[in-house]
Amino acid sequence: MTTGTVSPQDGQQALLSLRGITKSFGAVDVLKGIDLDCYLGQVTALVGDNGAGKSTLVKGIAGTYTFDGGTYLFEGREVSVTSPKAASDLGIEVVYQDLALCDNLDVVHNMFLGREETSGIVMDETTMERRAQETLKSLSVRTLKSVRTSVSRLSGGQRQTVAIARAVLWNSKLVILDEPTAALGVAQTEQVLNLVRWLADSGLAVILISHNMNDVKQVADSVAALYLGQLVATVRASDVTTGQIVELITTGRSGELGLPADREVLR
Ligand SMILES: Nc1ncnc2c1ncn2[C@@H]1O[C@H](COP(=O)(O)OP(=O)(O)OP(=O)(O)O)[C@@H](O)[C@H]1O
Repeated sequence: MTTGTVSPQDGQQALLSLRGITKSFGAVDVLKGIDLDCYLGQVTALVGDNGAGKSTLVKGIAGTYTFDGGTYLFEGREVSVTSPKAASDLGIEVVYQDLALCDNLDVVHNMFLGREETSGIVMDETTMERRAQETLKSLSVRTLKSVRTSVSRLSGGQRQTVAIARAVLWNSKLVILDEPTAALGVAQTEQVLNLVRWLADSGLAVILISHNMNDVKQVADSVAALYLGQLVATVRASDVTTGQIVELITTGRSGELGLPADREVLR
């Protein structure tokens, strides 16, 4: 068994590299010097107990929050991501748990929500429909009968699929998924996990926030464990058992992995 950290594969440059990231809310230090690397073609599972700092880290990556300190590198360049638009412009999209879909709109309009294609001053329905269909096809999504179906008629798994398709419609490079299977049954979970794997296999970098260790073991390449605002380990998913990930999440260390007991950030 290997210990501690995952090194870059074949000298591949990380798409996203965070170094020494800090964030406080008032007197509370929520992120205490996070180092994280995410690679194209890989699913990085971000795990941690409630309150460990996962959402805060992701919101900082996505420009909803601005980090207080540290370095944010994207494609090897230091960048300043101070708004969601700045993150989108880099190719970073987040699918939050609430999905933010409009029930009264169809799949096409949900996928283009706020970024509608126009021809003059009218919406270009034909182009939007074609692009929506192409994107769903590229994701091998076959469970949607029509892109003109209202999302209110879709199952939980189909809604998740539409939200993910919306995220990849914009030449995304990094897609962040916040608990995508939390509300799903067994079959739909399987479908969504297949889609998550597919995103990475088609060349995107994926960050998957999850409390479900089976999901993590099934689709993740690496596991980044947060404990009380510190990233205590980044390990290859195939190198750890579910029990060891749980130990990292709940205690910030794993004796068997040879991680230090003082919970220092490894790297
Ligand atoms: N806007 C805020 N103001 C003050 N404290 C906050 C704010 N957002 C988060 N926190 C605190 O930061 C800590 C980390 O919260 P965060 O939501 O990032 O954790 P999490 O790992 O995503 O948890 P969960 O799994 O429950 O979603 C918590 O102690 C939380 O109370």
